[in-house]
Amino acid sequence: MKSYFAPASTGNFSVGFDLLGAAFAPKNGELLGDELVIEGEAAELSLRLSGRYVHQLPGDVTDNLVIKCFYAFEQKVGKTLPRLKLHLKKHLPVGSGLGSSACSIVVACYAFNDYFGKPLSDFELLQLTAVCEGGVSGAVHYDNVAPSLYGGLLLMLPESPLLCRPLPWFPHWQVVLCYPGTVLSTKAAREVMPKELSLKHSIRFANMLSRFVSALYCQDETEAFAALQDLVAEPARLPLIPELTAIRAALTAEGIGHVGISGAGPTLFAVCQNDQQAEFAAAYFRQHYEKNQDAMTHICTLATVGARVLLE
Ligand SMILES: Nc1ncnc2c1ncn2[C@@H]1O[C@H](COP(=O)(O)OP(=O)(O)OP(=O)(O)O)[C@@H](O)[C@H]1O
Ligand SMILES: N[C@@H](CCO)C(=O)O
Repeated sequence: MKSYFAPASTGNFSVGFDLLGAAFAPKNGELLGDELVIEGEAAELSLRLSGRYVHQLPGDVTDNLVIKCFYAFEQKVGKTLPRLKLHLKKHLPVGSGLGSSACSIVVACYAFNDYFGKPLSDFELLQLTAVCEGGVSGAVHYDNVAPSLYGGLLLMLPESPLLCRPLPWFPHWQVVLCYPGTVLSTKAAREVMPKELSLKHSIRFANMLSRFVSALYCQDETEAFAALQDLVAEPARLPLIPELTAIRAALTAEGIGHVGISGAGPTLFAVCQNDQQAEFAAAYFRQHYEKNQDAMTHICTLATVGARVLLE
């Protein structure tokens, strides 16, 4: 028996639609991500499901991404593989903006590659996870699969053979993530996006992203916060998450530098500079944004390690 884990991730990080993504881990040491156990080999491929968010998964296990990934992995490797007895512990809510589908895809592809002796390179593994993720959201985007696979804050380079590169981070930053407990499908949240941007808007978008990246390299925190503006997705998605305006006003009034939409939402994230801000943001989110028993709020730091073996 061998167990694998992949962390939650925030796509876009506000300023980089489809181009920035970060993996996060709760400060208290809890595991925020999906776990896949390979229990052994069997005549038939099987998948057992458990975990806090198991009720949000498709009823038919053949529709589960883990099963789809097994066949996609087998096709990519190009030979028939032994069938496995699998157990997915679904700890991330589906349609949450925490990269839930990406997390299951990454933990599954990483686990199969490890179990079968690493027939795929890291690069091929990332390509495979992006294709599987594209099948869910309707478009190939790397900003959840790449951080979940590698950890860290990453800049996607989809037109470069590198595909992505790690970026510097502010080591004292804490990110508070709040999932309200309601589901918003990535596909639906992509359908409201504008089909085109004007030249003026494209230049402002490129400017904010390059300003943020340059601020990270220079470790200029004032510039980094000034550049953390979502000029692309937020205007289109705000009607789907109208609470953002009031929450941002309340948290920024306390000196918190940024509040944005995690991935396609509805999870919101707040970037905090110290414990006091992080605790204030978490308490505020719990009181004003959590909507039901599925909701959760975590104070996180950057997860510097992505997919990994949990138990040999
Ligand atoms: N193991 C799985 N984990 C998550 N979603 C799954 C899984 N298996 C199948 N699905 C299906 O994949 C779809 C995932 O939807 P979606 O991409 O909107 O979620 P998400 O990944 O949480 O969103 P986001 O990328 O914004 O965080 C749903 O239709 C869900 O039923
Ligand atoms: N970049 C993707 C992330 C989805 O979590 C989007 O915003 O649609």
